[in-house]
Amino acid sequence: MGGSSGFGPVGTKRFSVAGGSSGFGPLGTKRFSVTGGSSGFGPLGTKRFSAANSLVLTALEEKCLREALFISSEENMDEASKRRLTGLTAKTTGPADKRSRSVLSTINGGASLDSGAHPDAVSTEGNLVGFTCKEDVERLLAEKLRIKKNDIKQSEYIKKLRLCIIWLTEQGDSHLDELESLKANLEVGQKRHSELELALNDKIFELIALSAELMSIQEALKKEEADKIAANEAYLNEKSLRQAADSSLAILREELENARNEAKWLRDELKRMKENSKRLQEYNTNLQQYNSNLQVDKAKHEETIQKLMREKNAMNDQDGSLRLQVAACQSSQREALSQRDGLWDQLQTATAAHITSSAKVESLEAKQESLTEKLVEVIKKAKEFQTKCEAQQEQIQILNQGLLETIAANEKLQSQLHSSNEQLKLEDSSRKKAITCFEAVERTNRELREQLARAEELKGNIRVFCRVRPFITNGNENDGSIVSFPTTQSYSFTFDRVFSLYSSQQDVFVEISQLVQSALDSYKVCIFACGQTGSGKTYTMMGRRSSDDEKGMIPRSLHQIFETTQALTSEGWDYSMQASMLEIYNETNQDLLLSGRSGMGPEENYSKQYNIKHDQNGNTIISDLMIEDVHSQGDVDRILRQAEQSRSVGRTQMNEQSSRSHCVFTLRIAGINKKTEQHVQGVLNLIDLAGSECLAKSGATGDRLKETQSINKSLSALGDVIFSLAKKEDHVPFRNSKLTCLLQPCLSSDSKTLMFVNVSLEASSADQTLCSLRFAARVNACEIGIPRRQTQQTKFLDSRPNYD
Ligand SMILES: Nc1ncnc2c1ncn2[C@@H]1O[C@H](COP(=O)(O)OP(=O)(O)OP(=O)(O)O)[C@@H](O)[C@H]1O
Repeated sequence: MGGSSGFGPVGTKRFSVAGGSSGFGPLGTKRFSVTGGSSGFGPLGTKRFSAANSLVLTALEEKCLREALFISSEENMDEASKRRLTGLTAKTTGPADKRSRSVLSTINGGASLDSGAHPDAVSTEGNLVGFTCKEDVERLLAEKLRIKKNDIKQSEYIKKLRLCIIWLTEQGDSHLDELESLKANLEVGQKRHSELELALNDKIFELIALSAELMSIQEALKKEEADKIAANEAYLNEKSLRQAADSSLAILREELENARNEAKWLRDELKRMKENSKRLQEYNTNLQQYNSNLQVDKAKHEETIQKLMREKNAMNDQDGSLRLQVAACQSSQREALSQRDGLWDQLQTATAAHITSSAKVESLEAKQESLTEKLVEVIKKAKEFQTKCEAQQEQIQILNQGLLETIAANEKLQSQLHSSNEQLKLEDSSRKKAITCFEAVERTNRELREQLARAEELKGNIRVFCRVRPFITNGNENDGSIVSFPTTQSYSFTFDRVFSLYSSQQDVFVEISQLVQSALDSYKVCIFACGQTGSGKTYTMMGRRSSDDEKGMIPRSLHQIFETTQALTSEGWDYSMQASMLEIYNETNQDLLLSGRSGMGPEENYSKQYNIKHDQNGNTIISDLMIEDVHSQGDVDRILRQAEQSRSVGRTQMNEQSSRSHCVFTLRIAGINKKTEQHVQGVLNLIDLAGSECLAKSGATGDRLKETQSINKSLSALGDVIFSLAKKEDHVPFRNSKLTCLLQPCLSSDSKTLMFVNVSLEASSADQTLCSLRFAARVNACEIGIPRRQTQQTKFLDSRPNYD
């Protein structure tokens, strides 16, 4: 098929083969698009080539047309064709494809090239070579020159020209396609351009922001530079000041040096002067010596003169020579005197000069001192300044360090704070949980306390405490919680409290102190001790007065009451107390306070009745019984001592000093609160009962037997009353004994009663101990009522009960 030269048939296939190395390759979008680049924005050279190529094609096309028309006009060109050619040649504007198509249409006798019929027709004519490049067309045009008129080759040439025109038309079409693709590329390019413009705008804004930032940085830089300059200036100022200080220091040093030199010179001068003066003084001394010698000589001479005068008389002829000698002596004396005067003047002058130089030296020394002081001051200041500078620098460093540390600490604190907050949250939640838990526990506690209080109330108003007297048997120590008996049987008893033989008086008192306190809260309180003789009743109630630790319940209770009443004074309470001490001996009442009085014997006591009565308020009134106002612990001690001395005691088999009577100590308490207008009235009965005894074992006879019987009777009467109260019987046999009669208000429902049952561990006392424990257990099981407070809110008139 067609190569790079000749005219082959016009076809797509052929063009594609012919394309490639030459500038007029096959016209396909593909080839151009590859060259132009996929983006439509190919290299500028390519675009230029496309445009130039298009222009070349247009010029060639025109030339071909001209050639074709020229040949046709020579042969058979009609007028109309000529006109069209003229119009075509005159026209330089308008699309080339349209122009070529109209010309081609004319050449082909009006048939349009677009119809597609001519390529086939041309190809069937044969021997035609296709156009592949510009050179082919040029060659064709050059061929014309060699063709002569009416040559047979002319028609062939025209055909070639036609083919050329077709090729050129196709070229034009491809150029149009290229143009369109270029337009599309241009649009894409414009779009891209606008995008780029937007991006550019963004960049510009960024740039503006950056420039603003740059400006602020520059300003900061300027400020920093200004600061730096100011710091530099300050530094320079400081430097110049320092230099000035240094130079003034140097000047002062120089001045000091000069002053020192001057002072040295003056000192030397002074020394020299002093030496001179010394020499002059020596000289003066010598002169004086000489003078005195002269005086002596003078005296001698005068003596001699006189001698000579005397001799003159004797020797008249030697008179002239002697006169001469005298005159010579006198002249030498005068000379010596004048010499002495001159030396004296010299001495005066030297002394004056010495004084002047001394003053000068002193002033110079003072100046030197002041200069030295100034110098020292300047040096000191310079040092201070330097120290200050160093300190400031150190401080700056420390501050910087501190700042860094603070920042680090701050960060640490922040993290700690964070963790603390977390911890706090956790703790808060656990605290809430704990509070809830605690509230629940509190609730339970309160309920339990209420239950306990209810149970206590239900239990009644009598308590029983058991106390075991210490005793060591067969080397085996038993704390008393188990009472052993020489029997095979064992017994079990339950009491509100059991005190072992190791319990101290204080241990026991701790348990009853609340009860004692109740007397101040308007309760009637009764504490009594019962049990076998020698089991420790008196020890428990009275104790041993000789030892503070062994004081019993009565002194301890009274001590507490006095302390409390004094403490309550600040709350407006005013208490008055009265004490009485009654002894029931052989069913007879005795006033222990009366019998203890001086001049009062037991017969006085027996003459009195001491009838026991109770008023409507439950107050006990005992006729003739002494009631003493007590204001202090001292009053109470005195009363107790007195009662102790008056009490009826005797010796029993169990106890060397057995109390053979019941001793009732009563303290009546009346209190008023002036602030709240409240008044209270309480009674505290502290009773040491006589010891029970087994008649069979006691071996008592006579009065002692009567005593024992009386004691046992009254104790059994006490038991009867308690059991009767417990059974809530209509009749309670209070009147069966003096003791129960006395204790009636305390054993009734509105009082608080505590019974100590004292027991001993001795085997010989086993029966009695068992008896006491059984009695106490029965009492412990009794309910005799619920205590009530005796308070009133009415106006207080007289809080003291009427005991008359
Ligand atoms: N807990 C105790 N600690 C030390 N000594 C005690 C104790 N109890 C009693 N005693 C001593 O035992 C002896 C008898 O005690 P106390 O006189 O108190 O017995 P009592 O029960 O009062 O006898 P009575 O009924 O015969 O008067 C006394 O010497 C007492 O000091």
